[in-house]
Amino acid sequence: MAVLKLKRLISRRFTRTSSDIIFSPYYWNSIKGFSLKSSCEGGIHSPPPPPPPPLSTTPPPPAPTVISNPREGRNVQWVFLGCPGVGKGTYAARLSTLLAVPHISTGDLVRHELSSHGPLSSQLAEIVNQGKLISDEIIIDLLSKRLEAGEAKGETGFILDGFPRTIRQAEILEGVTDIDLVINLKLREEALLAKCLGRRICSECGGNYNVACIDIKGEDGSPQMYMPPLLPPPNCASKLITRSDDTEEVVKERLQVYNEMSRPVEEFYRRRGKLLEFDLPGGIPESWSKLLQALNLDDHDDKKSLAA
Ligand SMILES: Nc1ncnc2c1ncn2[C@@H]1O[C@H](COP(=O)(O)OP(=O)(O)O)[C@@H](O)[C@H]1O
Repeated sequence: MAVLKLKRLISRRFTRTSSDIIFSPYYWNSIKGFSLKSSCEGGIHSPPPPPPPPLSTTPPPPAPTVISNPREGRNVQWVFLGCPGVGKGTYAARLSTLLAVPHISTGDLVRHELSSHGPLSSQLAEIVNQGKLISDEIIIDLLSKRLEAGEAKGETGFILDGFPRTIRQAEILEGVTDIDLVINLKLREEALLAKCLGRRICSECGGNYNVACIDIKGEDGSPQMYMPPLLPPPNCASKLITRSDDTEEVVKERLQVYNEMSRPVEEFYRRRGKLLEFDLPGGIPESWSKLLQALNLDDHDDKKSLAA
């Protein structure tokens, strides 16, 4: 199956609803808990967090089987979860090259929309620069346009980074397509803020670098962690920019928003047996090879060409 159009697939879930209706204000307002009015006026999607799952004696589902080969005539459909600064973009980009599937980052889609100075730009800039989440409606609209464009080019499969970020987004995605695997990247909390503050992007090629040198001493049974800076090549060095939302205040807010809105998404996939937890052991060389092992990709033919 070709890469799925989110609009069309959403309509498949709600069989009697056409995609035009789905993207009409009436449809969105009819979804329980979703208010188009509040999401468009304030631009901030902030429904109350879902109640904690009931206590159960049922054992947790087994670790997911990693399907790294194309199936049903399509490529993999994977999702990356993880706090701001954990490295979702870095590892998703590497895996997308390795598996020849598009890396679709909703954060990049938002930043692209911002830089286009279109009608949504000023509203989005305000939300992003406060560290809040864009409304589900806007983010799904951006994502479905990206998937449609990809489908037109013959893309099959994807690695999603930054979506879903709320239970509602996860429910919609789950209802419209079968996600094979969700990789939950985890990093010690002390490192996350430093990694966001050290992040630099080449304004010309878009390359991601990091000037932070993270060296956390091992204590209380936790091992030492060393992550050297990821410095740019000489031709990018003079073109580095910092994301406007990578300030200390905004990163702290984003971490809080993650805990409130996105942490429940981990549980959503854990319960479905799709969540692969991966604790990053250190910098890219060490982490990349361990991640490939966890994904059963350590024998992949192209692995060597991506050696860190
Ligand atoms: N799925 C989403 N839902 C709502 N807002 C999103 C989503 N993806 C990205 N955004 C917006 O774009 C910003 C940047 O996203 P991203 O680059 O993924 O950041 P992070 O480094 O915090 O993971 C977010 O803080 C949020 O405002």
